Amino acid sequence: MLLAIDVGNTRIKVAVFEKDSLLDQDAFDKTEAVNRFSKILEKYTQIENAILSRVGFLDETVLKCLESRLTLHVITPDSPMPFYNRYETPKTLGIDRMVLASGAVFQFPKQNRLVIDSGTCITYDFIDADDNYLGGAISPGLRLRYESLHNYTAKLPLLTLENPSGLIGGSTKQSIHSGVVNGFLCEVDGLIERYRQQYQVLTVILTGGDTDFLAKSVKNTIFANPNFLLESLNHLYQYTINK
Ligand SMILES: Nc1ncnc2c1ncn2[C@@H]1O[C@H](COP(=O)(O)OP(=O)(O)OP(=O)(O)O)[C@@H](O)[C@H]1O
Ligand SMILES: CC(C)(CO)[C@@H](O)C(=O)NCCC(=O)O
Ligand SMILES: [K+]
Repeated sequence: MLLAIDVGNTRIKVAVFEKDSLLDQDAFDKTEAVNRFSKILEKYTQIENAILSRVGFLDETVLKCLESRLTLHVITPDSPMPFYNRYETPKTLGIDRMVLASGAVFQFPKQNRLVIDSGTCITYDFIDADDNYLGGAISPGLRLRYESLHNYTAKLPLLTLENPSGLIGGSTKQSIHSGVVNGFLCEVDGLIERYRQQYQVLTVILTGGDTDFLAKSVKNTIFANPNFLLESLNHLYQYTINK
């Protein structure tokens, strides 16, 4: 039994796996980490190993708590990956992006793949049919767009995600929703379209905290799976650590 841990920029997401089956999952704020990890480990006493991918900060006490109870495998830029890394600055590539790319290689072998992770940031990661990881794009996520409009202007209120009533925002609130949400959807649809122009046969995988919202609204056909990163960690563990 394996505990997969994704320390994101905002939240921590975890899943318990028995071979290929996801038995349980949880998502929580970093301040709750020690508490929530203890609960999971009490419930699943058979967990002996954990695999961890970290982009956000994680307190030493949390790491110590995990290490005292199980064998912790932390993914690093030097961990073996199932693709050729052609990024020009491999040392600065986000670990989460590497894990997503490896998941795409394991779950969708030998095809052009674009992984879109819509979380704090939206990341785009492209792996070609010969398993070359070429890079992609980084842009602000939905919540970040709402927050930056509020934080960097004098008059704009902080709103939470809501479907715009239409294209033409007829009030301050509707203008913000239209700009953030319609802009986000046009970005995702537009970028997928541009990748398809370069690579006619393309598999698009969608994941991250905003998966469900996005999957309902994008025009392009995609595989939507909010747990793709956690499942990719499970595959990485099976293929590279527990060989
Ligand atoms: N409980 C929640 N807390 C925060 N964001 C949430 C929550 N539920 C859904 N979301 C949405 O998820 C997005 C954040 O995604 P996610 O939780 O994957 O981010 P994250 O923890 O920072 O991970 P990453 O760093 O991998 O993007 C936000 O844009 C927000 O709209
Ligand atoms: C882009 C984020 C913040 C997304 O979580 C993360 O992947 C990261 O910190 N990346 C480093 C920069 C890069 O990937 O080139
Ligand atoms: K992300």
